[in-house]
Parts: sequence; structure tokens; C-alpha cells
Amino acid sequence: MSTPAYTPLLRARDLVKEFKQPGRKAFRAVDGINFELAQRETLGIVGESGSGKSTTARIVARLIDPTSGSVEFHGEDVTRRSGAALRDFRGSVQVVFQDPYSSLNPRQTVEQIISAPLRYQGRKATGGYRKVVKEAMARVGLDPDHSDRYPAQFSGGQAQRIGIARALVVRPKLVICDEAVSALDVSVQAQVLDLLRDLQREHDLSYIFIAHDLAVVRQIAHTVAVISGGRVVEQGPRDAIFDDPQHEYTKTLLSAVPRINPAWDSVRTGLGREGT
Ligand SMILES: Nc1ncnc2c1ncn2[C@@H]1O[C@H](COP(=O)(O)OP(=O)(O)OP(=O)(O)O)[C@@H](O)[C@H]1O
Repeated sequence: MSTPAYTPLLRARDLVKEFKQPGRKAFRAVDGINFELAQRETLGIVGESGSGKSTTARIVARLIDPTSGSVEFHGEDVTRRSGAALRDFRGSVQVVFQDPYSSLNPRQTVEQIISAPLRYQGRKATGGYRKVVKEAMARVGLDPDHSDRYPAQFSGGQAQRIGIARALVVRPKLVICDEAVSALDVSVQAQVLDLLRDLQREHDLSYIFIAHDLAVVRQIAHTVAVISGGRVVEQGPRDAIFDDPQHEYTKTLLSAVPRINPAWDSVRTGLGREGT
């Protein structure tokens, strides 16, 4: 994979984010983060609360600007893009957030919510937005006849499927899942993870999958970056990180995870890279 011509889908270089604090020294939430993500792969980002995971994700999605460093997408620096070029990038990178209810406008119908990125992108849809929305709903396991309903009329798992449909409707290359299944019951979590894996294969998607729950990351990630204090302390292939962690911080994180039956785990998840 790593021939000289290899260009990852995404490369974060020396990302730094400082937040100003009135009357105090700026707080460095992200302190020189580097990682790469290949097409059709999932990078799990793990670390304790406050370690800088969400800030990193928000920089990558261009929701906030880094203090320094850069984000390259298909080998191009997108960090300082604006106007139409930024809008293009935003069509390629979508985010699914933790709490589906707070990330979906309660006063909008599902149709309005799912079609919003298409409108933002100014994209025309063959057969109209309604048709595209209904197709997207069916694909994520929602009843297309419910497109006029409001988020509060759905369960947590269904609401998260609305968020996933909204992310996919513009055909992104990268989806950032920021604690996207953390608020769901374990059985619903498993169903949503299955859906994400299927969508990855169908649409050649890459994911950045952020979670404090390492057991969940183990089920979906191909590579893992462990973050502590705004820095990547260890990164590598999933099995290396989980089976042979090198850094004390990773060992501590792992020791806090309840053990799962490995046989059950691999049956349920169909682990492995694409095609393995
Ligand atoms: N807008 C902001 N202004 C000031 N400080 C911030 C801001 N956003 C995040 N922080 C701080 O930056 C640090 C990293 O936050 P971040 O949300 O990235 O961590 P995280 O690893 O995602 O944690 P969690 O899982 O709790 O969300 C935290 O100490 C947080 O309080």
C-alpha cells in the first residue's frame, strides 16, 4: 500500500488548536496531531474525555480552524479553503454527531433534515429531493413513508439513522462519526455499526470513528490513534493496538475495558480490512 505514489484520502499534519482564555494562557486542546486515513478504511480515535478527539474532528471537518498545521484531502491542503472550494470540501466530508436529538432540528421534518446538505450544496436531485430522501431513508432502514415526521417521533437508533442518511445524501468520501453510537443501547449500537460497515463497502467510504468505548472501536476500526493531552501517543493497525499496546496510556485505557468473548466478537463484527 505504501508505494512512493501513495496518497492517503486524508492526512493531518501537526494540527494544533489553542483556545483563548480570558486573562490566562491559551489552552492547547490539540498539540501536534498527525495521522493518515486511507480510502475505504476506518480510523478509530480513542482517548479519555477532554483528550482532544472532538476538537481534532471539528478541525478535519473544517467546522473550526486550527491554530496551526494542515489537513490534506486527496493530497490537497484544504485548511485555508473558503467560498465555493470550501463548500465542495464540505460535500465530501460529513459528520454524524453523538446525540441525534440535539443534532437534528426538532422543528424540521425528516425530509427537510435529510435534504439540507443537498440544498447547501446547491445540488439538483434526479426526481426531486423527496425521491432522494425516501431512497436514503429506505437504505438506512427507515420507513420512507415517515418522511413528514419530526425527530421526536423516532427512537434513538432511528434518529441516528436519520443523521446517517443526512450525511450520505451528498455522497461524501469521508464520514466522521463523533461518538455516533455512544448514546445507543448495545443491541441498537450493533445494528448501527452493521449499517455503517455495509455503507462503507457500498460507497467506498472512509470513516473517522471517535469513541470513548474501546470495545466499539475494536469492532469497526482498521487503524487506531490513541490520543492523550492533545497528542497521538500511539497509532497503528487495530490488532496491534489492542493485542500488543506499547504505550502505558494505551495499556491503561485497555485495562479499563470489560473483556468481551472474542469468539462472539469476531462472529458479530466480521472483522478485517475490506476483502479479508
Ligand atoms: N470552544 C472551546 N473553548 C475552550 N475550550 C475548549 C473548547 N472546545 C473544547 N475545549 C477544551 O478542549 C479540550 C478537548 O476537548 P474535546 O472536546 O476535543 O475532547 P474530547 O476528547 O472529544 O472529549 P469528550 O469525549 O469529553 O468530548 C477539553 O479540555 C475542552 O474543555
